[in-house]
Amino acid sequence: MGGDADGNALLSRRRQYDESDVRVRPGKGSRPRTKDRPAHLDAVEGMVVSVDRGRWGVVLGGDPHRPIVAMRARELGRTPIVVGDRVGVVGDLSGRPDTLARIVRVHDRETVLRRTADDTDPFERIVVANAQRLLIVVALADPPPRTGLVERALVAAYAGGLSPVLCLTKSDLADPDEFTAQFTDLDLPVMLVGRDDDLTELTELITDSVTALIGHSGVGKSTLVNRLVPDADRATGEVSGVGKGRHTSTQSVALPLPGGGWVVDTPGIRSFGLAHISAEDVVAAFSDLSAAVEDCPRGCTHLGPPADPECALDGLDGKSQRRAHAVRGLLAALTENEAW
Ligand SMILES: Nc1nc2c(ncn2[C@@H]2O[C@H](COP(=O)(O)OP(=O)(O)OP(=O)(O)O)[C@@H](O)[C@H]2O)c(=O)[nH]1
Ligand SMILES: [Zn+2]
Repeated sequence: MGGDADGNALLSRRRQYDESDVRVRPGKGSRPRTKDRPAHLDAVEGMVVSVDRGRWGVVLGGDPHRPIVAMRARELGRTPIVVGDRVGVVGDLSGRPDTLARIVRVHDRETVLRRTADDTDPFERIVVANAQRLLIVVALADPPPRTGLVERALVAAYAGGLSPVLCLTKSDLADPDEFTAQFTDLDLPVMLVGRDDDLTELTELITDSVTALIGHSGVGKSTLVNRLVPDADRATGEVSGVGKGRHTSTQSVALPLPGGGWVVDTPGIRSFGLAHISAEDVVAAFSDLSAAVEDCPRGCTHLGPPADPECALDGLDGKSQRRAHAVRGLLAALTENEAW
């Protein structure tokens, strides 16, 4: 269904589901009322793999071999639709050149990697939806690793429900131990993923899931993506054009892994403001800590004395105590802003 480019069929489908069927309140900025939205029972499920100026690249059924280009149905208003979103699409689903389907539904997100331009920017942006993991790509040298950036990425990952993995490139240039020691108490998986390192372990970890990659320019992220997704450059061109014939290198793009699953490259992220994140969001990522903070007084920010003299995190011991200390270190990053 939907693959029928026949004009009449298309027209009748349009008639049936066109946004003009939706009763809207008159006046500027009017939005359809939820109860008046068409049900779109025939919508086909897909995943957003690219976004470019009002056009979304979607793969039907999550199958990289069934790409289409879609617009956002008017009834969705300005609902953000981002890479990784699971959507319902109707209309021309043939995927033929110059065809355009419509996204009529955006499903609830399981995870969100969010950022703001800086810590005071009230507008949060979702970098990628529904990614299970975040690979934080850091070079061990050239450029030297910066703890602050990793901390900020960790905060964003924990708060958004993604499992972070620290991926270290340029392992031929420096020893990782000193840098990684800072993160021991977080139980953060660390992998050496330099040019000459074996990627089997990483590949096994990420196959069949959706994994976002983030990293500062020059760390070797492209080198890594190209090893994970042979032909990544071509794939990027194919999915990021989304029908407009132009590649914008500043947008996130999902690339299919050969063994199944997706990596989402996130180029052009220059800042990683965390304005929208609370201590509670980060603590929630650790089961031992989130259980403990149930005993905190109301309004506790979990930073410990002097701000929070009765924080329950101070009553922990052993491994949880060390973890609480490490998480508080991350929370301190919330109060600073550093360009990514
Ligand atoms: N010594 C060493 N150099 C590497 C390694 N991986 C990548 N490089 C080099 O580091 C430079 C940057 O690599 P890219 O893969 O282009 O880095 P990137 O992070 O994608 O950077 P942008 O393209 O600027 O976003 C290149 O000159 C690579 O050859 C590595 O494991 N060891
Ligand atoms: Zn507390």
